[in-house]
Amino acid sequence: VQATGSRFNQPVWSGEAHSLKVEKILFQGKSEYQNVMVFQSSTYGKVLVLDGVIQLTERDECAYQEMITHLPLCSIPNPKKVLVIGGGDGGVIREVARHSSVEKIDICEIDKMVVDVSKQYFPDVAVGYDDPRVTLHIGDGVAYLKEVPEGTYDAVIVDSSDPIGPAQELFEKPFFASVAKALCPGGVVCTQAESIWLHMDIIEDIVANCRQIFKGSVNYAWTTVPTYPSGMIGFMLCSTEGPPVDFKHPVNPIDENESQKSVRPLKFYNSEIHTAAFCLPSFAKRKISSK
Ligand SMILES: NCCCN[C@H]1CC[C@H](N)CC1
Repeated sequence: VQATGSRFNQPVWSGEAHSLKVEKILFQGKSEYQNVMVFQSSTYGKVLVLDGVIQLTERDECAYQEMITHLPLCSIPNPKKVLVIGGGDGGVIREVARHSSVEKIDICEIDKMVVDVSKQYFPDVAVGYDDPRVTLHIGDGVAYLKEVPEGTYDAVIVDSSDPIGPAQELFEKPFFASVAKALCPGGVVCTQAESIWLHMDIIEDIVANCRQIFKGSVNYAWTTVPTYPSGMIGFMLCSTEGPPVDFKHPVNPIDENESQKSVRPLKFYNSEIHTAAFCLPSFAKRKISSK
């Protein structure tokens, strides 16, 4: 499969492609929103593809799901109510459920086919739905947030696909404003924020919008994900006005001994890589100078 990143012929990353060898196609369908495919790869386990773009593979999904979740949740002392926008595969809510302080997990995914396909083909990812604290809302995250009372959540995680297609609105200012309203004072948001190698212009826009809307801290972090374009993906970490949040030094670290003893130990995240995630190469630092 060539992940060319082209939706409706608008290349999200033109001039390059990443290929995985296909052993067998396991599912192909078309939802209301996008083409959905699952295939067995030769070296990365099963792979979920939306409109030709790799969303997750069994082998490296841990890097993305663990980092997008624990970077925000380990940065605040006592997360209780968490909202996930997107993330229909269930990986992020699987990671949120590791935090014993969390009492309520809402997830709003626009495409029910993503949920159903993940439950059928990626049980170790969709296991997140088994947690009794989880409530699944099928619908548009933008509309969902408009109904949320002010200050409802301690953390919001925006696990979106790319800004071409159904997720386009999740990269725009009105959406960030609705997230800020839904967060309590000192609440945090973590959004999928593309690649510094491919999307510096998109990232600069996101940073500028976040700086205007989130009056706490605004930081960019990143991790390696071999099967994402350029082999890495970034995250925007923002906090609202209120108790200061130092994203670079987790106040609520995951108990790594506990994790090692659990049935599903962390595969990627730890406190050192948390801090390291905020270190940027000079070309990016110049453009994303964090507050
Ligand atoms: N829970 C995994 C969702 C995957 N998120 C996105 C997939 C497509 C990538 N280009 C960016 C991240």
